[in-house]
Amino acid sequence: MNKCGIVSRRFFRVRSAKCQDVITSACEVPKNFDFKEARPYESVPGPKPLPLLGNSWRFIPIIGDFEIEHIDKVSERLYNEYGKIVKMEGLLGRPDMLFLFDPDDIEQVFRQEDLLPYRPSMPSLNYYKHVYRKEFFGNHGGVIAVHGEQWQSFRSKVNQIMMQPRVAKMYTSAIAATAQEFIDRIEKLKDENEEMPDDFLNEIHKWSLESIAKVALDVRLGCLDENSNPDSQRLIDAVNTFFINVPVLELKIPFWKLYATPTFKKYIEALDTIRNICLKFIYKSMKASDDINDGNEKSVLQRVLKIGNDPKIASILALDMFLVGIDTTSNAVASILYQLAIHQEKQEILREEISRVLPQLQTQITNDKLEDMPYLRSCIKETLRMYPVVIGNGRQTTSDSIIRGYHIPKGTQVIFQHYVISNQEEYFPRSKEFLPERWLKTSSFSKEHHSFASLPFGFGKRMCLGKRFADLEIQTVLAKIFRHYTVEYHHEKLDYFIHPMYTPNGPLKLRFIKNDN
Ligand code: HEM
Repeated sequence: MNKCGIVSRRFFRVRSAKCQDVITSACEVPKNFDFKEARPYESVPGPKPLPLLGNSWRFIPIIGDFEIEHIDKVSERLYNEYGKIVKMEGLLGRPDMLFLFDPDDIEQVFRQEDLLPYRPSMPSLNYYKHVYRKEFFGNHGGVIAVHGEQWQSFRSKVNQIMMQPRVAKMYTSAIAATAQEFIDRIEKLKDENEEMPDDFLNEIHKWSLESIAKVALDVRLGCLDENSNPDSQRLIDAVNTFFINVPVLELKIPFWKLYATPTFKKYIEALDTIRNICLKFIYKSMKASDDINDGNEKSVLQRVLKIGNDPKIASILALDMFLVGIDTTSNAVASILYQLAIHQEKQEILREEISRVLPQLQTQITNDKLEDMPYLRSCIKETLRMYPVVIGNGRQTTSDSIIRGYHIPKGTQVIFQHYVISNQEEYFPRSKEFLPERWLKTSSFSKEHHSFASLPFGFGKRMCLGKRFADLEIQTVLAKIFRHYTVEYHHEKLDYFIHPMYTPNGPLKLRFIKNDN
């Protein structure tokens, strides 16, 4: 058996008897596989486009019945109507999308990935980096909305720094200090019923921004203080403006490609502000770190600044971290808090674990202590299985391939339907139940899962660059919260929606009741 395992072999066995005879490697389309044998791309099932309006009309309110905020439901419908491979063509201003609903097929696409995987994402950001502010970014586009050799050159420079567990572990006490500030903030936010205000998610965003700023810029922004400094407030506002406008540009008909719409102007202004403030903070940090002793462990920023002695690289990495490292983490925390609030019996098990590892309220959180909290990690995994904050990921194929017996041409946008897959009985028995135990090696519920059936952080060379920091931030803040509080929810059940992360839809009026000790 080669390193790819047997799942891809199964792919070829089930799809084609002809294939079965010619397997050379589970990772590749067999060399002598005849593309002529494959069914044509045009015959992939999917909703039929109308002349002129294509399939875009389906997203038009009143006449269409596909809602952008409910792509989760749209995806389930497509799967139920057409099966495990679905083509969505005729989307005005956008290429076709090929939806995959089988983890074997997703594994095959990932295993076939070449050195320069291409993730189709954010055309508006691509435009900002490669056209609008080309003179600033030059050859250093960062990693978000950047592809090919430019992506590889940047990722290879920062990969070691960001992905080494040792580097992330250096931040545990700083991240724990920010989590403690968040606890103090929760105390201030409580109303007479000990409930959070309607915009509690916004407060979680502030915690997330504060945490990631420490990693990206070596600063404390003071987002959780009443009086943060003016640059911090401008950065917070710009990040908010970016998040409000990005779904309009990315998910609705892209008029911004024809002219600078008001949304587009606000979006550009926000990106410019984030970029400029990052540079300003970085120059400040450079001055401050002049006297840093070489024997000390260097921070992420200090390590990045050593690359080509170019502060621009650090500011571009910081920009990317702010663009994808805030909403993801904060919505994940919101969703986990909500799930544990509506599953009190699981929260009780978690609290017991945390209280055992952190016997006093003020016991310091260390890496060893986090290691000793497997149920906490299982609660996180289970929430991200049922409600992955990024409901689908994707790749643009870089060569012709055969998927489920269809000839898929090079350049096709393949979208992995993680949300639909990870909520199926076939891959996760009792899939509709919130069962963190399924992830515990020691539990009787525990079972081997298909490794491509739940992939909240992606896979391969382009997998999430901030995973180590996301894990650290989320585990630390949850450990603090459940050590201090029992979290309850006493309102109407919340549905989930895409905004643009997959998150509970409605005021997160959680009640935080102090634990006894
Ligand atoms: C719960 C939190 C998070 C989730 C669920 C998440 C999920 C993801 C996913 C699914 C991808 C695409 C991976 C692929 O294409 O295979 C991704 C990429 C990325 N993430 Fe995260 N992420 C999270 C937090 C963060 C944080 C905190 C940071 C920054 C510190 C970050 C930085 C990035 C970057 C820079 C990429 C692009 C990597 C590349 O294209 O080379 N993420 N993330």
